[in-house]
Amino acid sequence: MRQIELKALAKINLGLDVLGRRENGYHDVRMVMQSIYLYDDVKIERTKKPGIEIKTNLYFLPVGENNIAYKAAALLLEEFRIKEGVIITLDKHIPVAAGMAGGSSNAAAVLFGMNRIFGLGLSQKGLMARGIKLGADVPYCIMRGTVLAEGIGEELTELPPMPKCTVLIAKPPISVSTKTVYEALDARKGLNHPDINRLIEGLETGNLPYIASAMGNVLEEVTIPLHPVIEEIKNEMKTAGALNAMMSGSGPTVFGLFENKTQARKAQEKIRNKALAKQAYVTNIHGTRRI
Ligand SMILES: C[C@](O)(CO)[C@H](O)COP(=O)(O)OP(=O)(O)OC[C@H]1O[C@@H](n2ccc(N)nc2=O)[C@H](O)[C@@H]1O
Ligand SMILES: Nc1ncnc2c1ncn2[C@@H]1O[C@H](COP(=O)(O)OP(=O)(O)OP(=O)(O)O)[C@@H](O)[C@H]1O
Repeated sequence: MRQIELKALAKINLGLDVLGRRENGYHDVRMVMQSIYLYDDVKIERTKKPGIEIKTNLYFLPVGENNIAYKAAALLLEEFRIKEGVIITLDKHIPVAAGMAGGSSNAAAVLFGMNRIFGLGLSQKGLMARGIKLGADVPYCIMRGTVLAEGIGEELTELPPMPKCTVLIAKPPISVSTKTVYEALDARKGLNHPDINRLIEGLETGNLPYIASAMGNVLEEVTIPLHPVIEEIKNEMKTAGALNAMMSGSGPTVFGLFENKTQARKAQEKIRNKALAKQAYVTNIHGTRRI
């Protein structure tokens, strides 16, 4: 096989709780992750010429070793002493630095794809063990679907699938550093922790309104006071009929869950018209785990 084309899916966090901080600065988390049908197209071509070439439609992304897709390719080329090279084309649609694991899912696709085209024989577990070296969200991006993530995000347990619904994504035009958000959380007292067990109960019974009511993200307590537009977007979505709306990951992207697609489209239009977020997309829960 000389080349492979993959869809690198974005994620949302239906629930995100932080339990504590480790010596190395990373945090123990308890999160419910969900893939959505918003993706980057990732093409990997095997070349006789050694080296890694990254091509992307976004001029502002690094194309050298600072691109996480480059790091993923370098890791496998080195470990398996591969003498050939790769050209990786990233056609990006997932908002960048958004809390949607855009980079992590590109890295996951590169690990998965190179394992195939070079016949490395790695299992999913083997790919995930390499993924965690690149970032906390990468193992999940290899697994996909509805998943409980613990540890620093790499201890993964499959959950019953999220019931189908419409998802509205809106990313306000601000950048948030994941590291800064986690660090700022350490200084906070009296945090309002979400009830992740309740969320899991909702998934077990397949009750969408119950799931929506149990959503919660402790990182909102840091990011929203810094960027009140996040709260404004949440309110627009709820007013328009969302079952619930919440920030994903460390932000600033907000997602809303809707039973009614027309309501989601109306909210999208309003959010765009009010210039709260230009990047606003109506999409769905992604039902399969296939990468
Ligand atoms: C916010 C989430 O996206 C939720 O899914 C993840 O927890 C973050 O995952 P990620 O961006 O893949 O994280 P990494 O690239 O590994 O780490 C970025 C930074 O976030 C902080 N970080 C990340 C994960 C974690 N469990 N604890 C942390 O404190 C660390 O300061 C780290 O330097
Ligand atoms: N392939 C890539 N796609 C997107 N960003 C990348 C990529 N490689 C490196 N980056 C850099 O990584 C930073 C974070 O981007 P990314 O979109 O992965 O963040 P994120 O959505 O917050 O991810 P997460 O939810 O995993 O924290 C950006 O500033 C970007 O310059």
